Amino acid sequence: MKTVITELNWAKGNEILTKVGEIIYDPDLWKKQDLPKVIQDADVLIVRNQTKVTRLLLQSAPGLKVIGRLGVGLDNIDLQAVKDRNIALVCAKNANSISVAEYVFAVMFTFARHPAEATVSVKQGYWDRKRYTGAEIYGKTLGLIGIGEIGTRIAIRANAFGMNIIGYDPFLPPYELATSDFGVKLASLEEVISCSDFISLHVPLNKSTRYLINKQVLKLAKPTAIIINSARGGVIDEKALYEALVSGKLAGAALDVLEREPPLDSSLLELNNIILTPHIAGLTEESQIKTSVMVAREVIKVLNGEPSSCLVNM
Ligand SMILES: NC(=O)c1ccc[n+]([C@@H]2O[C@H](COP(=O)([O-])OP(=O)(O)OC[C@H]3O[C@@H](n4cnc5c(N)ncnc54)[C@H](O)[C@@H]3O)[C@@H](O)[C@H]2O)c1
Ligand SMILES: O=C(O)CC[C@@H](O)C(=O)O
Repeated sequence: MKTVITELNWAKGNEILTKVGEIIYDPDLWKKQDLPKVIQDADVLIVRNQTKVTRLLLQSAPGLKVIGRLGVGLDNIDLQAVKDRNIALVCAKNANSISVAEYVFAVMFTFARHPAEATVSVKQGYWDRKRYTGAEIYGKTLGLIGIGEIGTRIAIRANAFGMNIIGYDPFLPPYELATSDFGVKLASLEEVISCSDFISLHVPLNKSTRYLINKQVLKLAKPTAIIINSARGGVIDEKALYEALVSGKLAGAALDVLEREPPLDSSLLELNNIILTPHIAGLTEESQIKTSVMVAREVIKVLNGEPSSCLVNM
């Protein structure tokens, strides 16, 4: 069995795969021209979010049986092409959800208390306690757009902080929510945007969510609201977001994901009321060990004809 891993992976997963066959591991392969050549005799292809798994790329791997996704977002994979070829697709369901949830709290607290900015001012010789008077997140309203694996984990933690939680997710199976179990009051997109102090996005990027947060939607937000996007860049219209942040229609934004990564010359880079991180919300040592082991084990299960709970239904 030959496995090709085209992006960064943690050693534990690679060790498991090495025991059952040959592995080619090159964290930069996703951007190399010889990618199609390297995968031509592969049985398994393991990717993260940078490898573009197109129909054309799949044509260069006629014997491909399984694709493993070291994460959960599938927007870099042509799902129809995978289905047409009858290739199995497994993802690391849940493995980074806690990390993303904790990232959301990290940025909420940063906006509420400004610890990094205050540190800079103390290092510069200031002791400006009045300027760094913060705000509590207790009693504030958190609006979740998408209440899946990540959204529910955020809700559980937000409850512990005494936040009010509202959420929009039109695709939840009715039995599942009981969102009251997680303290989430379901509402329309418009209600969630207009009532929230913090708005956090947790939807996949697809046709229904591209530019879900656009100029019209942003108009509804409180001028004091903070928007957090750790889902995918294309879910927010960045031009509309820039205008809202510059004109004071929105107080701030934290973006872990952008339409173009890295953003290079984006006007968002000029703003002070923004936190920008390089797609690291789900990237912790714990989540990545879990991810690499989960994908390796599940790929092997699929190859052995055993059932896998990480198989993507297509
Ligand atoms: N920044 C990171 O490091 C990072 C890490 C993990 C996941 N993600 C992104 O977060 C997304 C969500 O992850 P998850 O594990 O919670 O996925 P999930 O599938 O468990 O949950 C997604 C939820 O979004 C809902 N949804 C789908 N379309 C919607 C719409 N139009 N409006 C409102 N809700 C909608 C679904 O019903 C589902 O409940 C992933 O698809 C991925 O793109 C980013
Ligand atoms: O592939 C990555 O490293 C990012 C992971 C994250 O965006 C996901 O969709 O799980």
